Amino acid sequence: ANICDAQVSDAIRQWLRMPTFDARPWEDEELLLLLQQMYLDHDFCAKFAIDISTLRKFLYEAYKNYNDVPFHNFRHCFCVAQMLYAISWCVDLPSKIGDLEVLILLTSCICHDLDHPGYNNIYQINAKTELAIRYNDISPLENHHCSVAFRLLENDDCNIFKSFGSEDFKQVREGMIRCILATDMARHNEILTNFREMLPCFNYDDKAHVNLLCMVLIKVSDISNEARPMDIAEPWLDRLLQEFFKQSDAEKLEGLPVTPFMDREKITKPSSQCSFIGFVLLPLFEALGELLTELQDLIVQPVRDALDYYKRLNEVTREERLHRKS
Ligand SMILES: COc1ccc(NC(=O)[C@H](C)Nc2nc3c(cnn3-c3ccccc3C)c(=O)[nH]2)cc1
Ligand SMILES: [Zn+2]
Repeated sequence: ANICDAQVSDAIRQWLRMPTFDARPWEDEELLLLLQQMYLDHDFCAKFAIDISTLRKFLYEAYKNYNDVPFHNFRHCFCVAQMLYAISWCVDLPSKIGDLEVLILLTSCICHDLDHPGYNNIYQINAKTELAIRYNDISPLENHHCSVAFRLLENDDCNIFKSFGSEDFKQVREGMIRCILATDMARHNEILTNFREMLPCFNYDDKAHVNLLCMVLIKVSDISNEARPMDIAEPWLDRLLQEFFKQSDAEKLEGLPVTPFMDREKITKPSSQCSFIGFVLLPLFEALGELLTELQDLIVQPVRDALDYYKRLNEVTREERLHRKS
C-alpha cells in the first residue's frame, strides 16, 4: 500500500500501544506508517506545526540511514520507538513531562542507532576506527548516531523542527543529544545511580530530574526486548548474539582483545541472559517502576518472568551438561 494513503485501523492503533506488539509481520513501509501514527496519536503535527509530508520524508531518511546488520537495524529502532510509545500511553507521559519532552524522546528513539555498523564502542576504540579517532573514544557510536540525525535535519525537506523558534530548537537539540548519548551502556551504572538518588524526592518541576527521567526512559526502551513475549524477544537475542559473534570473530582475526560476554566459546544464552536481566535490566526497570507505578504490570513484571524463565532454562541445561559428563 502507498504509505501516503493507507490509514492505520483502530485495532492496529490499540495494539501499537502495547509491549506485546509484534513488528515481524509488517513490511518496512508499514512500520514507517506506524511511526508516523505515533506522532499523529500524540497530535504532535498540530501542536508543533509539523508538516505531514516533512514527517514522512524525515522517517524515510532515518529508515535509509540504518544498516542491514543483524540487530542494530531499522526494526530495532522501530521496537525502541514503539516501546517508548507504549510507555507514554500507559502513564500519560505528556501530562507528566509535557509534549515537547515526549516529542524529543520519540524522535531520539527513532534516531538513537542511526548508521550503526554492527561493531560496538569497545571494537571502535580497540581497532582505532575512524569514529574512535573522530570522537576521541568518547561514546564514538552514540556521538555518530546523533550527528547523523542532525545532518538529516539540516535538509529543510525532512526537518520536522523547521517551524521551531531558535530557543525551542535549542531545547530539542540539547534533549536529543542528552537522550541519544545516554544509550551508551558504558554509562549504565552512572545513570541508574543518579536516577535512584533522585527517586525519593523526584520533582517533575525540576528540569534536572526530568532530564534524568528521559535518559532512563530511552535506556529502558532501548534494551526492553525481554519485556516482550518470549516468541518476540528470543529472535532479538539471537540477532544480538549473531552481531556480537561477528564482532568477536573480527577481533580474533585482527588480533584485538575479545570482549568476554561476546565469545561464542564462553557464553550460553540462558546464563548470559540470567546475568544481564538480573544485574542490568531488572534493576533499571524496577527503578523506573518505582516512579511510574503503572509500568509494574506493563513491563516490570514481564522482565521478572523472563528472568525466572532463563533461570529455569539455566538449571535444565546445567543438569543436562552434568548428566552428559557423568
Ligand atoms: C553494562 O554494559 C553491558 C552490559 C550487558 C551487555 N550485554 C549482555 O550482557 C548480553 C549480551 N545480553 C543482552 N544484551 C542486550 C539485550 C538487549 N539489549 N542488549 C544490548 C544490546 C547492545 C548493546 C548493549 C546491550 C545491553 C539483552 O536482552 N541481552 C552489554 C553491555
Ligand atoms: Zn539501540
